[in-house]
Order: sequence, then C-alpha cells, then structure tokens
Amino acid sequence: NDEQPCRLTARMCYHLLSKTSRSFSAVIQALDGELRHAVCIFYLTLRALDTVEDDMTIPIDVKMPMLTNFYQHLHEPGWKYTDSSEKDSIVLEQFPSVVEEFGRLDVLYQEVITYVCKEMGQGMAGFLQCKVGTIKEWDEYCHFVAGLVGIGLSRLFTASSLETRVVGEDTALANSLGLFLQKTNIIRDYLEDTDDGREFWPREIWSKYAGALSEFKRADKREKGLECLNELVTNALRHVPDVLVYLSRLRNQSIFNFCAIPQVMAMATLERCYSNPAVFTRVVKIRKGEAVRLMVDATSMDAINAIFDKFARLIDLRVPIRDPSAAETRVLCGAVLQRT
Ligand SMILES: CC(C)(C)CN1C(=O)[C@@H](CC(=O)N[C@@H](CC(=O)O)C(=O)O)O[C@H](c2cccc3ccccc23)c2cc(Cl)ccc21
Repeated sequence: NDEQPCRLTARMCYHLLSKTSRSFSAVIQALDGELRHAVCIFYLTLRALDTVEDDMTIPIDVKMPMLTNFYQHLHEPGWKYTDSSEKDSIVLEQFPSVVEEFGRLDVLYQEVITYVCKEMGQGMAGFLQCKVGTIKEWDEYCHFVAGLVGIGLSRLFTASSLETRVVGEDTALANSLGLFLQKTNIIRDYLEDTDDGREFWPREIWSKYAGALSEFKRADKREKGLECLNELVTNALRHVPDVLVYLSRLRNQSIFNFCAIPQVMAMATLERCYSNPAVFTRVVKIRKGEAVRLMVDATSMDAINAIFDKFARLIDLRVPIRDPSAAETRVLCGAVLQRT
C-alpha cells in the first residue's frame, strides 16, 4: 500500500511515519481500510507526545502543562512546537499536517485518539518528578505510556468493524500488550537511560540488589545486576499468557501482523537480555537479520506459538540454579511451553 495519497497533508503524514519508525511504518501502511490512516495519525500523535516527554531541555514547569493539555492541540489547526531538540522533533514542527488529517478522521477514531492522549498526557505529567518506586508504580507508568496505546488501538480495531467487540472491550488484555513491550524496552535500555540520568527500573526490585541503580555498571556489582535483571525479565514474562490470548482473538490478517510483530520482537529481546551482562555495558538489540526473519514469520497464531516456545525454551535452558527468581522463571517458561 505505498500508493501516494494526493492531499499534501496526508503525504506529509506518511513521510513523517517513515521518518519516525523505520521498519514499523510499512506494517502500519499495510493495515486494511480506514485503519491505515487512523493508526498512522494515532502513531504520529503518540510520537509527538513521547517527544515532549523525552525532551530534557524543556523545563518541568513548562513540560507539565504541555503534556496535560496536549490532547487539545489536536483540535487547534496550525498548532506546532518548534523548540524541541529531540530526534523526532520533526513531528512537532509538522504537527499542523497531523491536526489537519486528524480532523478528517471519522469522529469515532477522533474520540479514541483524544481520550488516549488526554489520559497519557496526565499520566506522564504525574511521573515527571518522581522515579518509579514500587512494582505497582512500574505497572502504572507502563500503563500510561504503552498500556493505553493497546487499549486505544483495540478500540480503533473494533470501531473499524474489522475486529469483534470483545477486542475493544477487554482492556486488561490490551493493557498487557503494552506492558510487555514497555517493560522490555525499559529492561533493554538500562545503560542508555542511566547515562541520561533517567531511572525506569522500579526501586522496589533494584534496591534488593544495590544501593543505587547506577551501581550495576560496576564490574564488582555484575552478579547482583544479573539477579536484578532476571527478576525484571521474569516480571515481564508474566504478561505473555495475556498477549497470546489477545492475539488468538484477532481475525483480520493486517491487524494480526501489526500486533504480533512488536510482541515477537519483544520476546526475542527479552531472551537476549536474560542473564546477559551486556545489558550493563551496551544496548542489547536483536540483529537486523533476525528481526526481519521474525517480521516475515509472525503471520499466524501457530507461528507466534512456535516463536514464543522457542524463546521460552532458550530462557529456561539458561536459568542459573541459584538465581533468586529461578523458580518463577521456570514456571512461566513452562506455562508458555505447556500451552501447545
Ligand atoms: C511505547 C510503545 C511500545 C507504545 C511504542 N510503540 C511501538 O513500539 C510499536 C512498534 C514500533 O514503533 N517499533 C519501532 C521501534 C523503534 O522505533 O525502535 C520500529 O521502528 O520498529 O508498536 C506499538 C504497538 C503495535 C501494535 C499493538 C500494540 C499494542 C499495545 C501497545 C503498543 C502496540 C505501538 C503502536 C502505536 Cl500506535 C504507537 C507506538 C507503539
């Protein structure tokens, strides 16, 4: 579906999409019917909001209202923000195109996108000062930045009539898809975030292994770092059963691909991170070739089950005997394997 839209603002939106998510923009453009444009606009809007949240040059007292009021800009023709230094700031500079195309969406889609932006902006604002403390707060933060995306997407799928009502109504399962992706991103990005002075690993977990989160960068704290890392991976694996049930309910092939691809990437990333000291010295990414292989394979529930089985088995084989989370890790991996 790379036919070029004729309207200039629509063309700008697809240009912005390809600039902000290299491999994923093609998956969005492959979505059927009205969903392609609705998800394109939703993705760009979320990217704009995320860019504001990530921009450390915006003072907190300016950023707070920017986040909580962001959803209102969707109804302000011409609104843009040109003072961002982030890598995706082009979306904020070209936001008038997003606003114009947003206004042309069916009002059902507009309501979903507005709702998610309002809730997400308020949630992000609440976490600006404080670092993530309890595991409950970790789930709350991930709900705001990613769980809400799953809930919004699910409502778009149902609104388009390409998926059943239960997909849009079962918010707990939709939330789990987001938590699985975001927890994996947070686990993987330890070094990048700590170097930026940002802490997303929950204190309730890391404080059992160190006095400060940055200590895991030291070689003499590597053992404790791995135990902390493995507890976080085990926590993320708890969402896998919900993810598999959610994906099994999807009936539209383009929607299935769109939802399944990030989930299998996350499972592969989790497996690479598990018990891997490289997490503390560089950003652990799956190789491009493996990512492409996963993208082309993740097109049926059988394939998804096989992929999750493969990575669950690889983790299970590497569970250190004395690791504090070993028992739960093996139970969760076993649960994934038993399902088939
Ligand atoms: C933080 C995040 C996980 C929500 C970001 N997020 C995703 O990660 C993208 C994937 C992506 O953007 N990959 C990028 C990664 C990168 O930029 O490095 C790529 O180029 O491959 O997928 C998610 C996404 C897709 C499908 C179903 C989802 C259900 C719940 C939550 C998120 C869901 C996403 C869907 C929408 Cl509409 C908006 C954002 C996202």
